[in-house]
Amino acid sequence: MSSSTAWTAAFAVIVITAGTILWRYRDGGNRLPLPPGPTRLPIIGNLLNLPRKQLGPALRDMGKQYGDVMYFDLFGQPMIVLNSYDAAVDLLDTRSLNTSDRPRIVMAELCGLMWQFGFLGYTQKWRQRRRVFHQTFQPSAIPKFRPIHVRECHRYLRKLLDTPERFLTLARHEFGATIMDAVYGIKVLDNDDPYLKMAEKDTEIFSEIFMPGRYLVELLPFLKHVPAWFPGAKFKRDAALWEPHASSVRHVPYNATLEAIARGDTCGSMVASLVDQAMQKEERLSPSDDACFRDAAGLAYVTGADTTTHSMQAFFLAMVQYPEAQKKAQEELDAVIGLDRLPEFTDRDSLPYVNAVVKEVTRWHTVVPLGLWHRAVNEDQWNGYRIPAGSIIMPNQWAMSRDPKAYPAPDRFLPERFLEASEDGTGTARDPEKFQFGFGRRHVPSSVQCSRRDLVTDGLYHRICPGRHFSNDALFMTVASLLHVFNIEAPLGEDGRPVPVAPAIALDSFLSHPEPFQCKITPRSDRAAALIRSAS
Ligand code: HEM
Repeated sequence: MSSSTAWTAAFAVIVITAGTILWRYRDGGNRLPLPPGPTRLPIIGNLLNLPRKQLGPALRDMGKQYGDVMYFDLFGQPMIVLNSYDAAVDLLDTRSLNTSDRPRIVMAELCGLMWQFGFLGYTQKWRQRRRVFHQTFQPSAIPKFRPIHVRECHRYLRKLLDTPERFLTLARHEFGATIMDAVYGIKVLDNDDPYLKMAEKDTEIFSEIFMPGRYLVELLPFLKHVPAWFPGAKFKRDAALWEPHASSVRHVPYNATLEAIARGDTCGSMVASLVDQAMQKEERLSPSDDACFRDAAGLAYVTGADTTTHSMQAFFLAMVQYPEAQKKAQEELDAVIGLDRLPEFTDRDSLPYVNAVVKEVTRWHTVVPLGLWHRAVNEDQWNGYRIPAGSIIMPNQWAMSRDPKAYPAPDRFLPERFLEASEDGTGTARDPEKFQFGFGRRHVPSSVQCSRRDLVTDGLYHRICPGRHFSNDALFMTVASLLHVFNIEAPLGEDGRPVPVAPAIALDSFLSHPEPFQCKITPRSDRAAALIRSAS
């Protein structure tokens, strides 16, 4: 490249940047005020005000000055941060028809990941995929996957007996194996499974490109056209590296399932059921159905395996740090289930404390601290403030989990908060499912006649995580089974005394998790060990 070409390219970038910003500032108008936020600088707006580290806590702290709904301007791109549950419900649930769009993720386009419907805007294409996904993972459909949860959980217990130090890797394998079987009917290998390896790579890419503030190209999308050699264009080189991996998880397991179906080997998986329904209806699998099924199935591992694993990692940490909660759960399990068998899904209603442990894990550790961002399609108003069309809306789910009014002593792990009446006498604490799985439930005004079928199947459940019931089943079965047969304790130091375990919590990535830590996992008794070995 000659230096004159580089200068011409640099000049073009500057001119287009200025043009983009001026265009975004057009029509600033004389309307309602914007929500409070830090003072904006010319051109870059609040770019320098946006915290770089520990985003959830830092944005919560800024909210003490500016309020629950804060406005930022990033090169003219409006961004609204929601620090409170009530504001998030108002803007993302009640008005979900307007706010269930997604901001454009340029890196997803560059990496060839736009087949993943989590990135798609509020479009017909998204609706079709969401409906198919919802059909498989809605509450009435997921009991059919319970035998898979139980089998993989028992496999996990057996492996833990032999290699307890691998508790996290094995948990990830358990959830990956469960998803692969439920979605494709594929039984993965214990080690080095090619399907899991492929899916893990895709998950890694998903998390990298969703890292808040990582890529300038998200704020200035025209930069996607600069050549890879251009100074600062590392994003192009990253995208080129990731692109070859982006679609294998969409095609390889799906094609394997089609081949299994052709051999007459059907198994009730998500893909087998969808293909079967399509064949019954139209006697063939149309190209549009085929594409839709590939997309919906391909996203399950990417969105479901690491999220659930991070919750489990938090569970292990909580058990080490709060042995009294572990003891209470074990007493309940002993009384309800006894020592001759492992927990089953039918025990769930008789295990209120274990259920409260699962809820508290979900609250205590926020897996997706800043949610998956939404976008307002049209201009709206909120409490006398203007929400500009096109605003990115970021729910600070971490801040909601630490709201001391909803959760007194929020940093403590206290399952009791879901069993006892709250201080204001309004019942137990707020169910963390209401925010930790995102937003986008539709609140239908009572004047609108709408059947339950419309609500549930017609894509009207907007963006909220459609895998939450499945994940809940996985967590319940694993938590109940682990506590029934194992003790989870702090590791012992050389002096034979327990070593305090207090890992940092990674909060600067799209998915949050405790940094790696060790714990001592031992069977509660010889009888418990025998029970694990005998589990089929
Ligand atoms: C602890 C476990 C999990 C957590 C904390 C979690 C959290 C979330 C969050 C916060 C969102 C964004 C919702 C929004 O836009 O506001 C989301 C979306 C999504 N989740 Fe989950 N999730 C979990 C498990 C799962 C599982 C097991 C699956 C699949 C079986 C799944 C599938 C999805 C999909 C497909 C989306 C995208 C929905 C869309 O854009 O329409 N998730 N999840």
